[in-house]
Parts: sequence; C-alpha cells; structure tokens
Amino acid sequence: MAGQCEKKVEKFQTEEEVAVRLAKYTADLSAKFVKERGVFTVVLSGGSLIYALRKLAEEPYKDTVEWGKWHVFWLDERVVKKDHPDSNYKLAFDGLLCKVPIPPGQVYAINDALSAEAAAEDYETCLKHLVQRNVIATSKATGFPKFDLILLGMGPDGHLASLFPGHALCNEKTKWVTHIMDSPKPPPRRITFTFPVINSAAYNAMVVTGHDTADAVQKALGNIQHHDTLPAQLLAAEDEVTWFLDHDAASKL
Ligand SMILES: O=C1O[C@H](COP(=O)(O)O)[C@@H](O)[C@H](O)[C@H]1O
Repeated sequence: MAGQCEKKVEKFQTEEEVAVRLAKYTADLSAKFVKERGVFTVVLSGGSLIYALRKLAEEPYKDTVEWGKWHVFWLDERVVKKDHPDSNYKLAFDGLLCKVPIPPGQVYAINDALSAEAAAEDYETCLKHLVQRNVIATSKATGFPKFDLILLGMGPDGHLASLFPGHALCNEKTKWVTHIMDSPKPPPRRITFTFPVINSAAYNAMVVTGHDTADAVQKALGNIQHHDTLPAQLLAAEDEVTWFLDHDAASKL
C-alpha cells in the first residue's frame, strides 16, 4: 500500500558517483519492467536530475537499454514553449532524449499551446488513455496510475515536482495532474503530478546533490520532529523509495 513502502538511502562521496549509480539503477529497472510488462514507464523531473542521468547516454547503457520500450513523461512542466530555456522538456531532450533512440510517439510532452489549467487537464486525459491501453499500470491499492519509475529532484526549500512547502496543491486528493499559477520558484505557471499519483509509483528515486540541500535532506530523512512538513517528507511509493545523496547533501544526516 502506498505510504508503507521500503525507504532506502544511498550515500556517495561525489555527484559523479551518484550519476554512475543512477544510470545502473535506472537501466536495471528498465530491464525488470520490460521483462515483466513489455514496456517501461518512466517519469522525468527537470532541474539537476537531467544532468545526473547523463551516464545513461553513454556505454554500456546507450546500446543495451531497450529504449524502444520506454514511455517518457514529465513529473512537472513549466508552461512555456518547448524551445524555451525554462522548459523541462527542452532540458531533458538536450540532456538525454536526443542521444537515445526512444520512439518520438512515446515521449509525452505537454501541449505548449494551452493555458496552465488546460494543459494540466490535457495531460491528465493523455495519461487516462494510456492507462486504458495498459501502457501505464494501475495501482490496485489506490486506483491511481502506477508508473514504473519516477525520477525526482528536491529544491533547497524541500519542494519536489512543482509541489512547494505550504502550498494547497500538496493536499490535492483526486486530480492526477494539476496546475499552479503562483510558483514561488520562477516561472510561475506550471503543471505538476499530484501526491496521490507520485506516491502510487512502483519506484520513486529522489536524487539530491549539493550543500544547499543539506538542511532539507536533514528535515526529510532525519528523526527530528518539525511542525512544518516539507513536500519531500511526504514522498512514498508502492514498492520502494530510494534517496541518492552526495556527500554535501547528506552532510547533516
Ligand atoms: O523547478 C523545479 O525544481 C525541482 C528541483 O530542481 P533542482 O534543480 O533543485 O534539482 C525539479 O525537480 C522540478 O522538476 C523543477 O520543475
């Protein structure tokens, strides 16, 4: 059941070591799900995560991962054109997707011609069609879509996706995808998966590096009680959550 999964923490000395481990972790899960389901549904974040995935586009993974079975989604997206420097799609395309042979029809970018509200509704509709076709699995525990792997990052304030500390969107219980017009981190208009969907994933991988995240990591993973809950503290999964940390991010644990 979502929320009662195993939580693992893997610590590394450097960001480079995190990237090496993350590539193997992702490739192993790709092989597992392709064998079990015939497809691999993987959800990308923006930010530092994409750089951390760089080793997937190198040997041995470039030639051994079954890229043709991948279906790629975005955990959150900024409501800008796909060629805008703030676009999470552009970041992922330039950093990973242009280097590996994933069929373009299996890369699900948001419709950048729509308003934030309409883009969120449109993306949710897209996910629903893929659930009907069983490309995306369904969680027996929650009834929400069950992605094989969601790859997340965390900001120094403890946000993940476009779910920010203290924001009402963190409490969304029914929508799969929602929109935000006042993101505290620019740009202000974004769409984002909600917690019920995020926490219904089979595997959630949280990748955090850098000294500026150490306080939020301590809050999210330490045993100290706080009156204000960070979004990152709410992260769960159906099977397993793994936090991948470099030395700086883990320095206050
Ligand atoms: O704005 C965003 O921030 C988070 C965290 O980014 P990071 O650079 O601090 O890792 C990111 O995961 C999210 O996708 C993005 O839209």
